[in-house]
Amino acid sequence: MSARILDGRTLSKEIRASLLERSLRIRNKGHAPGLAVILVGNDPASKVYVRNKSKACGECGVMSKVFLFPNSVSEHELIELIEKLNASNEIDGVLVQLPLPGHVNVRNIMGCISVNKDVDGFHLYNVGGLVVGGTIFPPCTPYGVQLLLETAKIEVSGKNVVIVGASNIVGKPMALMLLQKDATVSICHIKTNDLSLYTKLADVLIVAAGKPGLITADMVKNNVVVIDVGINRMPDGSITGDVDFDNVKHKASWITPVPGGVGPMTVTMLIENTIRSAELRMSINNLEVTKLEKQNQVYGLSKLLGQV
Ligand SMILES: Nc1nc(=O)c2c([nH]1)NC[C@@H]1CN(c3ccc(C(=O)N[C@@H](CCC(=O)O)C(=O)O)cc3)C=[N+]21
Ligand SMILES: [Mg+2]
Repeated sequence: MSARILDGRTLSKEIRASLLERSLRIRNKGHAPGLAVILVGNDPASKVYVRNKSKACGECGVMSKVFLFPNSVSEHELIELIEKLNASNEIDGVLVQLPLPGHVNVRNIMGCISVNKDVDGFHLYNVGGLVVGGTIFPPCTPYGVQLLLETAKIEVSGKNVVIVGASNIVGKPMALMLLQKDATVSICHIKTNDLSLYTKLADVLIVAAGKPGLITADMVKNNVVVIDVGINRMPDGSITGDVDFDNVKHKASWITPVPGGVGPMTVTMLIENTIRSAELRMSINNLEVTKLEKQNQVYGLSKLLGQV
C-alpha cells in the first residue's frame, strides 16, 4: 500500500488561477491589490521565502513591495515604516518576515500592524479571534493545511488530531482551527514525555517540529493522514520534512510531500488573505476606512464572519 499524495503544489496552482480572477475584478474597479513585505537581515531561508511570496504575488496580479533592512535596524525605524504602510491606500496587507533579530520585540512590531492589514494573522486581535472561533485573517500555514484537508474531503470532526509542535505560527493556531471543526486535538512539543503514545492515537497527524526524521513508521497507525509542515535544509541544499516519508507512506492513507506540500499552500493563503483584505476595503466607504484605520479599529469583521 502507498498513501495518496496531498499535492500542495497542484492545489496552489488551481487556487492561484482563481485568485488572479478575483484580483482582476478588483483592478477593474481601480485598485491594484498590494502586499508589503518587510525583511530584516540576511537569512538565506527568509530570502527564499520572500522571493517565493513575490513570485506568487506576480502570478495572482498582486503588487508586492519588499522593504529590506540591515540586522542593525531599530524597532523605531520598523514601526515608522509600518505606520506609513498602515495609512497607505495602495497597501492591503503588511507582513514582517520572521524571525527578527533578538533586539527587536516581535510583539511590539506585530502590535503595530493594522489589524485590517494583518494578512499573517499574527496581531493579538486576530489571534484572539481564533480563540473565540473566527478571525479575519487565518494564519497562512494552518489555513493552507485546512484547505488541503478539505479539498481531499478528509473529515476532522470527532477525529483524533495530534499536532507535534506548539509554535505561535503553526501548532497553536492549527489546534484552535481544528478544535473549531470539532476535532479532538492533542498538542505535543519538545517536553512531551512519550511522543509515540500520542502519535499512535492520531487519525490525523500534523508535524511542525523542525526535526528531520522525527516521525517514523512505527510511531503511526495504519491509514493515518500525515501533514508534514517541517522544512529542514540538508547539507546538500535539498529540503526535507520532519517525517520519514519513504517508510511512513506505506502506512498512511494520505501524506504531504516536502517540498510541494504545505509550503506552497502557505504562500497561496497569504495571497488569498491579501486579496480578501482588498475586497473588503473596496466594499467599505473610503472615509470610513480612513477613520477606523486611524483609530486602529477593525472594520468588516461581522461582514466577513457573519457572526462572531
Ligand atoms: N511573517 C512570516 N510569515 C510567514 O508565513 C513565514 C515567516 N514569517 N517566516 C518563515 C515561515 C516559513 N514560510 C514558508 C514560506 C514558503 C515556503 C515554500 O515555498 N516552500 C516550498 C519550498 C521552498 C524551498 O525550496 O526552500 C515547498 O515546501 O515546496 C515554505 C515556508 C513562511 N513563513
Ligand atoms: Mg507560515
